[in-house]
Amino acid sequence: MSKFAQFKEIGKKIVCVGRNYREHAAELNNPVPSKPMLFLKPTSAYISEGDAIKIPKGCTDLNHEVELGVVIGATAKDVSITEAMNYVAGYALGLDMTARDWQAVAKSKGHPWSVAKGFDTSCPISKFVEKEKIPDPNNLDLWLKVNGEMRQSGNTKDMIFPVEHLISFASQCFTLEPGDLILTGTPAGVSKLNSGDVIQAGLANIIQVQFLVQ
Ligand SMILES: O=C([O-])CC(=O)C(=O)O
Ligand SMILES: [Mg+2]
Repeated sequence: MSKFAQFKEIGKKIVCVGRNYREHAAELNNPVPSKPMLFLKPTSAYISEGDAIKIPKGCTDLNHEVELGVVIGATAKDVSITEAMNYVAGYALGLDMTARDWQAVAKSKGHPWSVAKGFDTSCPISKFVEKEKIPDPNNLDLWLKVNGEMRQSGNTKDMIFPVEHLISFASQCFTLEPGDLILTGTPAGVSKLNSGDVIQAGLANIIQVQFLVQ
């Protein structure tokens, strides 16, 4: 199983899961999906600590979404739920930055979310976290503060579809390759960001990140 020292070696496709927490689906008045809802971000979306999150030109409602990222370690195609964890190299904290105003327009027109979710700097990511450091990814606190104030505080036990299920399902849609990242969805508490805001986020006390919004 390959290991990844940091995100530049992760650096592969970003498979995102939407509406995987009931309270977050409810806060945006969205229905709860009956199977995982997937979308993709381009690899140009990645940034790491030290890089700023840039509000894309014309966006008036940039939101944070803290998420557990699962880093794939071996090629996975049509894998079962029971074997899914064998394909995990480790984890990362990821922020699914979202231009909520653009996403609302796309939703109303039935258009794809690519631009609202995939702009440059829309995937800030932590350093790689070794698999052994998170023995149970389905029971992990995740939190996010803006300017020191707690905005998101959740636990992955509240995911509608647990990690094994997401890997199995995603592997039926796309061949998962070493270095791919699955962002597993955000808990409730998403909110608007302004230029100058400082985001701090963490996976329990295992890993923490800080990003400036520009
Ligand atoms: O934009 C959304 O709310 C869908 C999503 O990414 C999530 O639930 O994490
Ligand atoms: Mg998300």
